[in-house]
This record gives sequence, C-alpha cells and structure tokens, in this order.
Amino acid sequence: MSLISLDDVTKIYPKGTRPALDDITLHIDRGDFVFLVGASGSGKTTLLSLLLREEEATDGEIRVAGNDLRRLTNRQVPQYRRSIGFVFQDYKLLNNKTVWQNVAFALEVIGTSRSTIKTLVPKVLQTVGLSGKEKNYPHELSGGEQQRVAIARAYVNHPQILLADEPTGNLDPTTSLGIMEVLDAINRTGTTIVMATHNEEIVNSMRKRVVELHNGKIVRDEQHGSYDSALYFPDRDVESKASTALVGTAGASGVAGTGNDRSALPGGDDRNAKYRPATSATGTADSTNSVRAATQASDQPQARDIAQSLLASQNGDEGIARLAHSVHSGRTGRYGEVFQSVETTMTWGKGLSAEDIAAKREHEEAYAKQHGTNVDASRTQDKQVAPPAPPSPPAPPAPPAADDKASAQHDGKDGQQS
Ligand SMILES: Nc1ncnc2c1ncn2[C@@H]1O[C@H](COP(=O)(O)OP(=O)(O)OP(=O)(O)O)[C@@H](O)[C@H]1O
Repeated sequence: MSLISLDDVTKIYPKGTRPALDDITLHIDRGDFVFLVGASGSGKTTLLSLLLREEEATDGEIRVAGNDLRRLTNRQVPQYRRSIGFVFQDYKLLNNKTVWQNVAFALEVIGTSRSTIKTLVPKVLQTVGLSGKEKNYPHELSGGEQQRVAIARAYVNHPQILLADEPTGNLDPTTSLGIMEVLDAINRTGTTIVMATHNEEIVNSMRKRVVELHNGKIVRDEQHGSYDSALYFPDRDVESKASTALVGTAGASGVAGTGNDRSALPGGDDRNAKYRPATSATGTADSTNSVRAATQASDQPQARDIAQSLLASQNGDEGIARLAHSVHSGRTGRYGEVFQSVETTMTWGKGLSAEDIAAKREHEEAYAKQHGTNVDASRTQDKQVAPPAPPSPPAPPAPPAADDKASAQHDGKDGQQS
C-alpha cells in the first residue's frame, strides 16, 4: 500500500474561480523522492497543504501513513502534523532562538526528554552540515545555513515524510546544491520526500520521479523525469527573450541551455546531451565527499573534473553529481551576466525580483556617495553566498543577484516566526 495516496481529489477554494486541484489521483510509495513541478498557480502548494492538512479537500480521499485525512478531527491535526516534516521557502525560523534552540524547540513541543534532545540535536546538525553554528542566531547565518536549520528542525524527529515547498527558491545555485545534497541524504535514510519546485536544473539533474501539474490537473508522472518550464510559458515575449539569452549562454559556457533548447531536452534530438560527461574519468572512492569538495571549490578548475568523474563512476550519487556538474559548469555557480536577464523570469529567479535588486543598488549608491566609497568595493563586503572568484584570470563582473539575496536575507526579510 502507498504511503501517500490521493484518489479523485478536488480542491476548490471559497473564492476560487476554478478548482486549484481538479480530480487528481496520485500514489507515492515509502522512500520515494517526488518533485512536484508546474507553472505558478498550477496547484503545487495546494497539494502540499492538503497533505499537511492545512487545507481540506473539497472532494476525494487522501490517506497519509495510514491516516484518512477526512476522518482526522481538529484535535488530532496537530499530532498528525508533527509526524510530518515540512520545509518552507522562507525558512520560518524563530529569530530569538539560536540554531540549537530552533531545532530543540521542535522536539520540546512534542514532549521529548532533555536527554534525548541533547543526543538528537548535535546529530541532526551534523547531518545538515551545521556543527559549530549551534550558538548562532538566524540573522547570523547565510540563507543556505538558515534553510539547513529549517531542514534540521523538520528532520530531527525522523519523520517518515518530508514535504518541502520551494526549499531552494531563495537560494543561489551553489547553495541550492548543498541543500539538495542534504535532502538526498535524508531520502537515502528512507524518508519519503515530496518537493515542490520551479527549479529545472535540480529536477533535470536529480532524475527523480516528476509529477507535473497544470491548471490543477496532473499532466505528467514520470519515474525518472525532467522539467521544462518553457513548455508552459504563457508569455511569448518572455519566452523569446529567454530563448535569446539562453542561446548566448549555451554558446558562452559550452553547456546546453534550458528553455527552448529542444536538442537538450527529453524528446529532443539528444536526450542526454545536458548530462553526459565530456570525458570519461576514473571513479572516486567516496563520491559524497568528492561532490562536497567540488561544491566547496566551485571556482577551481578541477571542480568540473571531479563532478565529471563522479558522473562516470555511477556509484549511486549520480543525481547530485549531475547537479554539481551543472552548477560548476560555469553557468550557474555564479550568476553570469548573460543568464541574469532570464533569471528574473525563469526558474532561478524566484525571490530575486528586479525591484529588490534595484532597491538594493540604490541604497548602496546612496551609501557610497555619503561615505565617498566605490559601490562595487562596498558590494564585496556583503556576505557572499557563492565562493569567491579566483584572482586570475579576472572573474566576470559580479552580478547583483547572489549578493543582493544574501543582503536581503540579512535585512530581515526572512526568518518569520512560526
Ligand atoms: N487561499 C486561496 N484562496 C483562493 N484561491 C487560492 C488560494 N490559494 C491558492 N489559490 C489558487 O489556487 C490555484 C493554485 O495555487 P497554488 O498556490 O497551489 O499554486 P502553485 O503551483 O503552488 O503556485 P506557485 O508556484 O506560484 O507557488 C491558483 O489559481 C491560486 O490562485
């Protein structure tokens, strides 16, 4: 029997003009890793909200880990939710609590003993790579670190199901890779993961099950799927701009683009062009550490080689290795000028609005004028999300996105109280 099952489920919001979910049937087995993809408004968040029992289905049957959600009384809902981990795009950390306290709090509310908390918290912080940050407050962490705390909190009592709504939506590609490594590791422990995302790079690299929604209906369910958001781009103008920019990107980096580059997409002439290692290399003994090494050394020339050798080694971490390869191929490790024009409209753009970027830039210019400093010099003092560029040859001009995001996060846009 499936761990999660939705049968003929429809959700119509009181003020909805059409069903947010329209007669969907979906079964997810224990241990699965499922990407929910689809254009904005297609129903991804609604589906997760139904599974978390934040919303109730208008029609149909939902069963999660043996619970018939229609029969759950309001009193039972909090206990049910505690059996499910949930990770939000905007972290929802408690700002007045340290990393340790944020994670411990999740255990305290379910009545875990102090001694068990003392054992579990360090373990989960190690799992997500946050050992040493126990005493930091959320505002003293980068966006990626804050998301790791959120994942630690969701995972600390080892739920059988982890739901994630755009967990990398506010993060740059390199940081997103780290988050996906953590989620992949958690999935390997047997936890079922359902993750809503707009992020093509992640979906196409990981090759997990992909369920695609369109106008509240499931239009695709593939075991080792991919995602092409351009298929449902409603705006021809945006699509053509994206296409132009991506042609430039592919040419500049030597990596096949997304969007309209059909030759690199499923069903295109060369299905796997995007993922195939350029050269065959010998495998490595410890792929996880090697991918991590590649991640941490994103601007080193050998990072791509490491990722490629992992691709060739075929030893179980291929999804993460493909993602590392993609990130370190030069297209997404730092936001390139060429990619910038599409990132505000396409997958990487969520949370990096043009308005945010413009406002930040204005603020910096005013500050620089007041203090007689150079804007770009002051920008480099911002907390960097991506690793620094090597001194030689000169890196391309640092685009605003990653820095702005980091700064925006430190300006207090995140970390809401839950
Ligand atoms: N509380 C609500 N009341 C009325 N309509 C809603 C409500 N929440 C969502 N909707 C509508 O339901 C549909 C599905 O929304 P949903 O948030 O599930 O989409 P999504 O795929 O998660 O979008 P995004 O990628 O932008 O987060 C949309 O048409 C949306 O406007």
